[in-house]
Amino acid sequence: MPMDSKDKQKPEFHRFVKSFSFATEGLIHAIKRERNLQIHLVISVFVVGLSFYLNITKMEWSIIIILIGGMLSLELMNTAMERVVDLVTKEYHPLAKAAKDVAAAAVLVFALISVVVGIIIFSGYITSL
Ligand SMILES: Nc1ncnc2c1ncn2[C@@H]1O[C@H](COP(=O)(O)OP(=O)(O)OP(=O)(O)O)[C@@H](O)[C@H]1O
Repeated sequence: MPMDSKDKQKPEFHRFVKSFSFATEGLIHAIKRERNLQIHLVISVFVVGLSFYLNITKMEWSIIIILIGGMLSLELMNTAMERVVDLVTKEYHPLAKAAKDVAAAAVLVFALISVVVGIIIFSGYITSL
């Protein structure tokens, strides 16, 4: 039976939906097991609530959303790095330590920058309350 253009697109779309569901599985796995990610999610909810309360501008919302998304994405990459290192070795290894510590440092750098930007955005609103 000849395939029309809709049929050809089907496997592509199926693969797209599947990869989306694998990504969702990864997200659920990390949220269930990673305490730091849970803490970041709670802080994110608080920041979004504060942003609504203070009625921040569209530009400020954009920055806050990029920071929250970046922070959560980095946490997920850090979790992935931890899993790969644990898969490679259960023994103490200086390279395993370096890999985990550098990944954690990436999260720390972004978290510190997010705090500084958060202070810049919110301090003006809070002092004028
Ligand atoms: N195989 C290893 N060899 C050497 N050092 C390791 C190894 N596994 C972990 N470490 C060290 O211990 C620290 C904590 O490791 P762990 O796997 O508990 O990660 P974590 O950052 O505590 O993760 P979580 O966010 O899940 O609590 C790492 O940052 C690293 O310095």
